[in-house]
Amino acid sequence: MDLKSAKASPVLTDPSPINNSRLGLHSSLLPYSQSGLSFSTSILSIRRRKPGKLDDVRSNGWLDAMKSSSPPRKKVLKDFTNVELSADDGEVAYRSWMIKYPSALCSFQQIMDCARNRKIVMFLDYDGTLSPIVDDPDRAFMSADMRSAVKNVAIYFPTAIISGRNRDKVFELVGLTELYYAGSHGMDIIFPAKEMASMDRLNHCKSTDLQGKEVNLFQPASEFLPMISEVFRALVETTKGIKGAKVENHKFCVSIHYRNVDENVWPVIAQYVHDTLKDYPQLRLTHGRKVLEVRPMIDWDKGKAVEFFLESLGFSNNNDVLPIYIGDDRTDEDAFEALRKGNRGYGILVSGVPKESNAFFSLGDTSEVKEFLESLVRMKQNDAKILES
Ligand SMILES: O=P(O)(O)OC[C@H]1O[C@H](O[C@H]2O[C@H](CO)[C@@H](O)[C@H](O)[C@H]2O)[C@H](O)[C@@H](O)[C@@H]1O
Repeated sequence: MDLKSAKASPVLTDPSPINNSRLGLHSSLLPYSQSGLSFSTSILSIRRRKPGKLDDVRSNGWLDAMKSSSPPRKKVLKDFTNVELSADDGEVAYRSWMIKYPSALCSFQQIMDCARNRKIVMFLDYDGTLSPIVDDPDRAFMSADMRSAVKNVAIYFPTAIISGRNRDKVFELVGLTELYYAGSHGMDIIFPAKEMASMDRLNHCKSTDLQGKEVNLFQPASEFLPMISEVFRALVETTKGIKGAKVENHKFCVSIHYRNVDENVWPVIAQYVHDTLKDYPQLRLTHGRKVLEVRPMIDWDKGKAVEFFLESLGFSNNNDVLPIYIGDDRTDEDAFEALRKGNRGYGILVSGVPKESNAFFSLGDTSEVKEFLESLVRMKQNDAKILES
């Protein structure tokens, strides 16, 4: 595995940054133009203001991205071909899409053939992968069956959850101590100190987990903590008059949900976020499923988190490992891409509608994810029985 880019993460280098000294970042490590900009300490008071020109979010593509995020299954499939399709045409389009992204269930044997003599490492996203998408993010619970499937998978394979959510929140929702966890799209990683194969990281710090075990925390965006809290408060304030809007603080990123906001008001919510970001040039916006996500402009994402876990588990440059990542969202594409590069492993996209992806395989919904995980466990149990007999 090429961890050069991971090693050149914001926190690992730069003894003498110029413009980003408060962040400890060298400007070359920031993927977007940062020159002349510094941490916006002056924005201490939270301003409530009218949104700027709504044309901003129309012309920068945000609105289109918002409209195309999370399309319901088997509705008119406009985004896929740019032609309005009927539901039947939609089925045809879905089936032809599945030729490119075959079902991981139907391709199970093929995946297992590839895993022969290799150790599978499982990576799982949370929302839309382990729990179905629901209107209220606080009620996105996983089923008891899914929890048991994940728990069983973790008995046989190292398993990590990589979520956009706050790490504590995703741990609370999953509730399994057998797993590794990363929150804030991989910017908040907790790893048992005893198991850490590689300590070659400047920016991990020691801590203890809720069970009192010694852990290492890897938080490449730690310097952004005050800025993210400030932006969270600003966005709560500016969007508080918008019915259905919800802002979540995930520690190193902020989510602004518009799933329950009237579609006519989406330009307003987008413009508020756009206006706020103008004051914070070190932050960037990404799109999720009916959610706008504000995060630090650092070279770190779910793909980097996957590489971090593999290295920490002692599996870097190891051809005997087959990482599999299951996710449903645009932010999971970074992880799919990391695995696709150099044929490291397989990305599996959870989607009921055709979507372009860096994944190799697909699963239709969370129940198929459960089935896939159960199949992995069954396969291991059968192998064990054969060895015993
Ligand atoms: O990386 P993930 O674990 O998939 O987290 C991504 C976002 O998931 C949550 O929002 C999404 O799921 C909600 C519950 O089903 C749904 O209401 C929302 O519309 C989805 O975007 C979470 O609330 C976000 O903060 C995460 O970034």
